[in-house]
Amino acid sequence: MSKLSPIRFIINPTSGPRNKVDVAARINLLLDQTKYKPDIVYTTHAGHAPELAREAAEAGYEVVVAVGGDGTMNEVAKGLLHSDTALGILPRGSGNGLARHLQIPLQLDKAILALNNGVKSRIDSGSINGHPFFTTAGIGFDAYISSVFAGNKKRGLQTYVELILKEIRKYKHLPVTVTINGQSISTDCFVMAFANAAQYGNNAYIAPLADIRDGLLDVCLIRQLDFVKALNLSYCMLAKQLANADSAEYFKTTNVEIETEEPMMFHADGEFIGKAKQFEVQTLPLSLHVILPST
Ligand SMILES: Nc1ncnc2c1ncn2[C@@H]1O[C@H](COP(=O)(O)OP(=O)(O)OP(=O)(O)O)[C@@H](O)[C@H]1O
Repeated sequence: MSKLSPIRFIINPTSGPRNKVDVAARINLLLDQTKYKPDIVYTTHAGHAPELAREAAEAGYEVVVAVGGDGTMNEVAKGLLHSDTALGILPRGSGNGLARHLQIPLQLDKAILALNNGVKSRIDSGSINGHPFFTTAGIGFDAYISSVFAGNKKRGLQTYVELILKEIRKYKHLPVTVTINGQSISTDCFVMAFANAAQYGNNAYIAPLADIRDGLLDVCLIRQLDFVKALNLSYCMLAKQLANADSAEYFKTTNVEIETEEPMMFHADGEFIGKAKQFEVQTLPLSLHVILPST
């Protein structure tokens, strides 16, 4: 008999749709247990998942599966960075940016079945002031929204869109100095997004050309925003198109340095981190193993 591969599922019990299904029961029913030996654990608090993931990587688990949204995926992946253990994803969030980019099924049963014939691959990650990210990080308005969203009891796409529409008129761009590809630019900054994956989640493409294995970050700089530009940007993000140069500028790079006069908010994978006046953003090529559905 061939040796079973140890696989750990880390479930964030606070994420996912309100009509809770018993995820552990679905895993026990659908996972190929002639291939995998599963172990299912639950987080008890924010910041618990990296510990559970690191512990599994150190114990030689083949795969650790994040069960939750992009916040949970970020925490699990953080614990697996630079190890040989691969990240699997059962998407249970409202945005699911990484799962969508990697074409992992969004439906729970299909995502579990996809693990059975999954193939191992590697992807890049990014880091913003030492905080790892796997989909996008950013400074400015997107980080501000992540901070407001974090304090909001209601989750989901509708709440997110309502928040953006409410806050967008109030938020003001700030002056920054950006060093990118050997060039220094002094500019206003409404949003500067650093994309490892192409989308924020919900198929909102902030960087349609981003390739998660090219060793590069796709940077999208939106200097200022008015009503017309906001319309153009929203359309382009949903249509997976680059916005016109008046609205946004795009760069591919390995690293970016930013200095600001006033502290600016920043996020990693949609999780608000804090404020800073200096930022160092870089890519870590092929630093994470992942399990992808076989095609
Ligand atoms: N047991 C727990 N109790 C409270 N918070 C937790 C727990 N486990 C994880 N978290 C935190 O929950 C946060 C949100 O998780 P996640 O993004 O996966 O779910 P979500 O908010 O439902 O999804 P989305 O962001 O797509 O709406 C993460 O920042 C994580 O640190």
